[in-house]
Amino acid sequence: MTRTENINTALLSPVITLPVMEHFYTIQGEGFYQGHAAYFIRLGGCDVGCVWCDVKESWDAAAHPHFTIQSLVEQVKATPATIVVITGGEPLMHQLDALTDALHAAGLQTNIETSGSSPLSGNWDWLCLSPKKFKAPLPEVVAVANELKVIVYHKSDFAFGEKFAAQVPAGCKLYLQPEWSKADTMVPLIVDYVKEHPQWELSLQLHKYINVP
Ligand SMILES: C[S@@+](CC[C@H](N)C(=O)[O-])C[C@H]1O[C@@H](n2cnc3c(N)ncnc32)[C@H](O)[C@@H]1O
Ligand SMILES: Nc1nc2[nH]cc(C(=O)O)c2c(=O)[nH]1
Ligand code: SF4
Ligand SMILES: [Mg+2]
Repeated sequence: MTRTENINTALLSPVITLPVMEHFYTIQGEGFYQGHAAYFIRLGGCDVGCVWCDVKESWDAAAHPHFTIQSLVEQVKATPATIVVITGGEPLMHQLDALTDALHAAGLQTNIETSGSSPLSGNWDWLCLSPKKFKAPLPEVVAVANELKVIVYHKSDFAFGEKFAAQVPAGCKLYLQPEWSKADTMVPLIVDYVKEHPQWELSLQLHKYINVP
């Protein structure tokens, strides 16, 4: 190959990087995959602004270092993980096609945690939609949800959840998860609600009870 061909190839395939706040191998604490080993990649940047967000340090994308997709895949491959969870921040603020292609090429399962409020990108084996009042999910994301996880901060959140339960695909799993600081008062309401509406399940943030990341 000539020197010119080398330069052109480099120009045509720019190295893609993403801002990463943290990445860690742990137990999925929430929802359908609760209890399963999973490698989490937390991307920086969120424009939703949930008042009760438990990871506000993620919001400013510029505060987090960029990692190449190749280096992220290598970090995952250094563990026995088979499931990778892309979270944030709001991961769909980034174009994620190249990331999920690279994870799939490495034989890994791609899961995402998203508010659905930015355009859909990436190819997902499992999409967990957690809709927010602060910035509504887009119909294109609601349409492909495998799991709907509604955070219950106030009793009005049951009706908010039902609005999206009517829009997700048939077979989508339905979870009610107490907002962490309100768990003592919201868990009894969720238990009563689930008993009356057994299509819903309770999701607790298991990792916070057992003190793992
Ligand atoms: C930090 S968010 C990141 C992914 C995406 N921005 C989203 O909100 O789905 C990950 C999950 O944690 C949930 N979550 C955030 N703060 C919480 C809190 N204080 N109590 C319970 N769940 C919370 C979100 O609803 C979401 O399901
Ligand atoms: N163990 C564990 N499970 C999780 N499930 C969703 C999380 C998230 O922040 O997206 C999360 C997290 O931060 N830790
Ligand atoms: S959308 Fe997710 S990351 Fe963004 S503020 Fe809400 S809970 Fe936090
Ligand atoms: Mg979390």
